[in-house]
Amino acid sequence: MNHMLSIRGVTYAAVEFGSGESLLLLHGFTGSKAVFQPFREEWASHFRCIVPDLLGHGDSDAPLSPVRYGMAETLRDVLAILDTLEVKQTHVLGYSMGGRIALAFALTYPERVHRLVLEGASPGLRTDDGRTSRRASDEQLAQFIETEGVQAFVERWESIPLFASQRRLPEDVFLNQRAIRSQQRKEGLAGSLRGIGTGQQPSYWSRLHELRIPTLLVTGELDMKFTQINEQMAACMQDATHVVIQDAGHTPHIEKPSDFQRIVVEFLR
Ligand SMILES: C=C(O[C@H]1C=C[C@H](C(=O)CCC(=O)O)[C@@H](C(=O)O)[C@@H]1O)C(=O)O
Repeated sequence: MNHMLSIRGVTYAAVEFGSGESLLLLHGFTGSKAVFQPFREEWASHFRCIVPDLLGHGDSDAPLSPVRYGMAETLRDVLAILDTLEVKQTHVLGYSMGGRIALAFALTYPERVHRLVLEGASPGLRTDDGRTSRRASDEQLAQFIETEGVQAFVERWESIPLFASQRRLPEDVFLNQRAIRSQQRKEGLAGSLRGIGTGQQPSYWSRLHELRIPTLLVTGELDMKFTQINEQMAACMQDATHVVIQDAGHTPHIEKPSDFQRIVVEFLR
């Protein structure tokens, strides 16, 4: 079922499929609801999946004001999406930026989250200096997107070291991800970076100990940066299991989809 949801003055596109316990799926920066399409058949047999396009992505609105993309606004939007679809409590799976949002949502509305899966996520940056520096680099990237366009950005984005392992992907998988990224709007990507980029969101490091929700942290063995971050996260959390998927980089759901799918279903079932 496809939805166009009027949420707090903006429109979110979402797809809903399957039956069972609810599972909210949150894509990453440059993604869309399409990134979870390969798992649809398997997950539909276990869960009622709800997959929104986050603001600035896919078929959802791309507000002019970066503030509207902010973490506080996005968390209220996610809550309103669940209320609109009459979901009282849900599993939440977030990838990368979607994982940052998923973690913040679980900390803000813990009563609404049953289990949490974070893939390649973080609680934000620990220091003001780190956030200031990241906001500056994200602003430069946003300006690059606005002046050079989405295709030039996608070529640049694909080439960052974090995604080096994706060069080994089967061509159809690599080209599908490229297509999803290439379909984004420059104003949406720029607004998302400025509004909810890693440097813009608050740090949740000091609150990780509060979380009592069973949490699965998933990172790829070749993604040393986020594997180290998630090791540190697990050490702060009361009920977190960190699984490192071998021979995968930042995006295990496309690099090792069978391993990823098995680990997620085993954790949520
Ligand atoms: C490059 C860094 O951070 C970015 C990496 C991943 C996040 C993401 O959502 C990318 C998804 C994708 O393209 O597959 C993104 C985010 O959390 O917004 C980060 O900006 C880095 O070195 O930290």
